[in-house]
Amino acid sequence: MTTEKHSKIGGEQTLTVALRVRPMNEDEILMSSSIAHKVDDNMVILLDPMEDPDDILRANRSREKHFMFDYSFDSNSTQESVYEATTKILIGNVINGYNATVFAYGATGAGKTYTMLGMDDDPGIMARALNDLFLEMEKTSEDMAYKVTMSYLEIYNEMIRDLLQPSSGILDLREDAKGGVQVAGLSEVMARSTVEVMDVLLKGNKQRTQEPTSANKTSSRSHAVLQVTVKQQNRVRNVMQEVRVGKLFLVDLAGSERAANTLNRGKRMVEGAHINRSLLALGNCINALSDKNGSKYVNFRDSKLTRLLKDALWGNCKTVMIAHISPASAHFEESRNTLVYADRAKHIKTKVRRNVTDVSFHIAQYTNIITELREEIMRLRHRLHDRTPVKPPGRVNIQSVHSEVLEAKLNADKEELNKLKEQLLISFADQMELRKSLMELNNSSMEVSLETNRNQMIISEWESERVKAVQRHNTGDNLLTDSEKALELSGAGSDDIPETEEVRVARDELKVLHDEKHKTEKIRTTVHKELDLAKQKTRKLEELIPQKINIEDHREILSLLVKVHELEITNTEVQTSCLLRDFQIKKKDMVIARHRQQQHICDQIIKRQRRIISENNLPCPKALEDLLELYNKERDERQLHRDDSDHLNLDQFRSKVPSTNGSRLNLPGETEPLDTLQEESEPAMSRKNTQRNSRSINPGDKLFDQTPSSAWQGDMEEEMDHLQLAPSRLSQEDRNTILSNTRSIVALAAKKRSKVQNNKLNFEKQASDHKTLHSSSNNMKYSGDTDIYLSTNTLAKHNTKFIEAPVSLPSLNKFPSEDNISIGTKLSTNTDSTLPPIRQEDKNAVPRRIPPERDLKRMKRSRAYESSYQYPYGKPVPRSRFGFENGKSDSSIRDYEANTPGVRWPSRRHYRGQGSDSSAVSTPQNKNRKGIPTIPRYRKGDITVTGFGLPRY
Ligand SMILES: Nc1ncnc2c1ncn2[C@@H]1O[C@H](COP(=O)(O)OP(=O)(O)OP(=O)(O)O)[C@@H](O)[C@H]1O
Repeated sequence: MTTEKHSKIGGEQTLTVALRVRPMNEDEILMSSSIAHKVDDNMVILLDPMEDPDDILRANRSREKHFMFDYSFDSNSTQESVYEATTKILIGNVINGYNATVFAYGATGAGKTYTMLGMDDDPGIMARALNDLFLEMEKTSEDMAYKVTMSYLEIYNEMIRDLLQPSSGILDLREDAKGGVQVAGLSEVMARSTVEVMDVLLKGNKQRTQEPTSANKTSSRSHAVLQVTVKQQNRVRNVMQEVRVGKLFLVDLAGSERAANTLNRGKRMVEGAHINRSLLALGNCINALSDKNGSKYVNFRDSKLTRLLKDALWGNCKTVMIAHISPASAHFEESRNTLVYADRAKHIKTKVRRNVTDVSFHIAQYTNIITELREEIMRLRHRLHDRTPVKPPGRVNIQSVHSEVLEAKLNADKEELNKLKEQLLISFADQMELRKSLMELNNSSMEVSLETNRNQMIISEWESERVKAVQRHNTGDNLLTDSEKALELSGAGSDDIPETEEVRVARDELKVLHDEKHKTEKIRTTVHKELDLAKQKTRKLEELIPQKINIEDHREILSLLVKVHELEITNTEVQTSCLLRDFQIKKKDMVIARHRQQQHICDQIIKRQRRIISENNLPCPKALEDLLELYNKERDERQLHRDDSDHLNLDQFRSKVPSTNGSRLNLPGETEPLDTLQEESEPAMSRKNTQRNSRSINPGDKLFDQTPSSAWQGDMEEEMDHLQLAPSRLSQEDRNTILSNTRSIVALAAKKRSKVQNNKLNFEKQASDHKTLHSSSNNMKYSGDTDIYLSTNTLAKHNTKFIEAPVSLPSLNKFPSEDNISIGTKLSTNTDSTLPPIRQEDKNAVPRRIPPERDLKRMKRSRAYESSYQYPYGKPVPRSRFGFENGKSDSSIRDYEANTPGVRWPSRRHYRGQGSDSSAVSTPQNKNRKGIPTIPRYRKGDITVTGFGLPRY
């Protein structure tokens, strides 16, 4: 019966209402029960989940609500069956000039879009209807001429947008003279085939506002209206020509939603409010239209949706409403509302009539008609002649059409992808090129800066030398360094000292570097600007990706491309920062070089001042002496520290900072470029300091001609070399121990020497008193002084012997190496076997490296005395006398002891250094138990140091 009613066209028609119950989704299956069931093709029942079946008071009330519709569908119904039952029948009517509307109604997520649009592999009503439309037209195309146009719009937040031409903006609704509603400015696209129609449809859907909500991941946030207009005309022109215009409206409404349930906020909530308002207006219209008395006022003006659907609900239109519900108990309220509205809509009546226009022609137009008719005859004759078999109108498979459309879409997407990819690659390449140029510019400006520094240093060094030379000229100082002499020779002393070639070149280079710097800056600004533009261009292209590319894989390709580019940028940034670090290191080296240069100058000043003080016998305040001592100490320690850290730190640094160009990083004192740099930045100093190795210090640059510690250090290094022990392998602590021990030795020696001088004076006196002693130098008698402590006299004698002894000491000008310290020790113990160990009290004597002024004077006097002294006891005993050098030792000692009454040779234990205080003396040759060379530990009072002079002031 319903099919009959549905197929009947023309006259008063009631709305055809179908209900579709979608299948439950996974969440609903887990959380809810099914409450909507299709009973038969027309009946649906809805259970109220809230009503308690055990409630006695409501025992007579049924929990079930029955609803009757023209058609009912459930989860087993296919897209095709829904289409065939609800829409297919309308297609013929539309071709014949009737208006028809199919609209999907229901709560959000109930399945409206699924029914209207469907899926790629299972198209919905829209695609199927359009396909059938063309198939139907094909059937009568021999006699009839058709013109199909399409428009597609959406009502989003009460604004009308053209989905086929989104650039048109917001469109207005207008009413024509006959009360018909028109959308002003809506584009109409001609379609000649199903493929074209589908293409237009896909294009429009892409523009439709669809957002994920808590209720539906692909929620349509707008009402979409697809309008297809079919104009039909007989191919054979008559004087009275009939033109039929049928319109098919396919409407996918947005779903009503309960704000409390959807949890939508912000933009989604505003959209929801608009959707609900327009659906409420539709509901009101349905209410009014379904009133049995027909007395209610129907307000179509409440929303744009109702104004658009006015004809569909009330006017000349065959209308089908497909209501959708979810069977889940969680959506009971929404489903019940939909069912109630759908039930009311059944009573809405429309008056359907054919839209025909009769065109009567004037005589003037007959000639044209005749010409057209002749043309038509010719066309038909040609067809007959060619015997071209006319393709029988067959049924085209909607799925193959759809896949054809999809393929076309894929190809179009591929084309876009290639275009965009090419543009992106060009833009990336441009950007990288600019970044590289920028890096090169940075590099060259760093080079310029370093070169500028270097040249400035050459000039400033020369300036300071010039000032010194001028001053010296004025004061008549002749103690000049080579370069200073060169300056002197070249006319120093006057203000117009000619510049050296090096300085001239430096000045010229500075000018060129200055220009270079400005040029580089200018280019850098330009490159920066270009880079900004390139970045903008790339950004715009990246923004185009989601707009132009629809296929996920293609988007992925482009986003990977972008990522690669970003990684390349990061790489260049890392390279730039490495370069910058290199530069900073070089700059710091420059600063260090400058400091060294300054220190060198300070040393020169101090050295000369000392010379002036000593030569003129000027009194030097103690505070100044102390300061000098402190200065020396600091200087020595710094030198030691630098030796160590030069190697350690730079090795560590090299391992941390990667080289930017793959080559070894330039490290000062180690690799060529920084050596060169250092040499360049320290021209005066470095060139002088090229002895032995980079750590050695030229004696000419020393504060004193022979500073004990540094001279000793030189020897120490020699010693180490001899032992094949690299000095750098000593730890800092060991070095400090050696240094402090050496100082103690030096200080102790100074003290003892001064003591010796005093004793000498006493001894002189004694010598004159005891002439007998002078005559028997081989038979030394020590006046029974056999206690274990040294008397003043014996100590004096002992020391005098060593001071003047012509033994093969390493060198008097040389400072003690460990070896000559030990030699000295041996001598002190061996040569004068009668001497007991040095007084214990001496150990506690506080050593003074720099003797006070009065000591200095006394020492001078002593030196004068020493040189005139005639060895009162004869020549000192030769070193080899006791065979210590060749290992004869014990028996010789015993013989000697026996022959020399009262004389006891210090026990071997002492000599070997095993237990007594003197045992602490060891040499680098001595090794500890593990065979590792020990660091000598000297203690105050252990030894008598000989073989070196006091520092000369
Ligand atoms: N008959 C059906 N068979 C299988 N899946 C369906 C069916 N109906 C709906 N669905 C699925 O349910 C989900 C919601 O459907 P759809 O988007 O069509 O709802 P809607 O009513 O259009 O929602 P909204 O109003 O929020 O746009 C989709 O994932 C859809 O694939």
